[in-house]
Amino acid sequence: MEWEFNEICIVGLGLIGGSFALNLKLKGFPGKITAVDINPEAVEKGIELKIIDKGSLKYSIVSSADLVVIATPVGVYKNVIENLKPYIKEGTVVTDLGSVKGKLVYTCEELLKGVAPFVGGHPIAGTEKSGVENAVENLFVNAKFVVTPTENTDRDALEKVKNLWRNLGSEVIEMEPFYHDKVFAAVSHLPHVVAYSIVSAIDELSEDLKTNLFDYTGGGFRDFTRIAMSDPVMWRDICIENSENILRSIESFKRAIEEVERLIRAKDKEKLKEFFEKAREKRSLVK
Ligand SMILES: NC(=O)c1ccc[n+]([C@@H]2O[C@H](COP(=O)([O-])OP(=O)(O)OC[C@H]3O[C@@H](n4cnc5c(N)ncnc54)[C@H](O)[C@@H]3O)[C@@H](O)[C@H]2O)c1
Ligand SMILES: O=C(O)C(=O)C[C@]1(C(=O)O)C=C[C@@H](O)C=C1
Repeated sequence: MEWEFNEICIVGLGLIGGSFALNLKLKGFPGKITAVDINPEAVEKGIELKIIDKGSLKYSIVSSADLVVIATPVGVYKNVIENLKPYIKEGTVVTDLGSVKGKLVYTCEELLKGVAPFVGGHPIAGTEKSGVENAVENLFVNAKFVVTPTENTDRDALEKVKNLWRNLGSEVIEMEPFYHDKVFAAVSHLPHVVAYSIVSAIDELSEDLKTNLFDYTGGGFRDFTRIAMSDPVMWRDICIENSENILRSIESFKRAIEEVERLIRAKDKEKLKEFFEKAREKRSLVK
């Protein structure tokens, strides 16, 4: 296994940044792992859990890194890059782990122009938890890692980032940044918005019935809404950054639920069964 970086600095040591650091160590990354976070507890925990070698509340810690990995919520990227920029040394590659790419990738490239090459990245793995204390061993093994190169991307930097993720056991795939946002608005962002909305609807129904309906939930509710426990700041930022695609996905979801509504109202047994059969078949094909 070849490691092309000597010191990796993670900006935002939460669940994903922490899991990235933890799994670098598990895979035998021989270099140094550092982190910067605005939350002192994240830095302290990272050191205590031996997930990072050194941490700081100051962005100047990136000055000795040859790979900088942004793992904050996507809404603070611009601010983060402005803060990091004065400390990035020549030859350093900057990448990220955020759930939205599209325009954000071009913004990062622009902000880092003449300073460092930027490679957009997105691990398709996570949990509903937050914070470095919830970092997960082997989280990225056999998971997809999407890189989103543009016409400006430095090919050498891209290959190094791809190789790093292969070392973590991920299946690396390339996607155009705007296409990425359409895809994940459908398969990731829509399910989260719907899960939060289901909980909200049951809460409203609880008030109507003057009963805490959540006392009666079973496996169906739990399976469907685990992701409604995800971090609200992360999901607010994703919804704002990828709003157009998410709104398009919501429109499609509304058409589907209106169809079910229409079939139930019409007591159309045959069509209702067909609707469920078609969805069941699609879902059962997902590995
Ligand atoms: N949670 C998932 O399942 C998942 C999966 C793939 C990608 N992502 C992406 O990874 C990123 C991080 O998500 P997470 O789940 O690890 O969130 P998290 O809340 O666990 O961690 C985010 C960390 O960033 C820190 N932070 C916030 N603003 C900062 C700033 N200005 N400077 C430095 N640190 C700052 C926070 O203090 C926190 O420690 C997000 O962009 C998210 O979209 C998340
Ligand atoms: O398993 C979960 O809890 C997740 O939500 C992970 C998940 C997803 O599959 O939607 C969430 C956001 C990411 O950008 C990538 C992965």
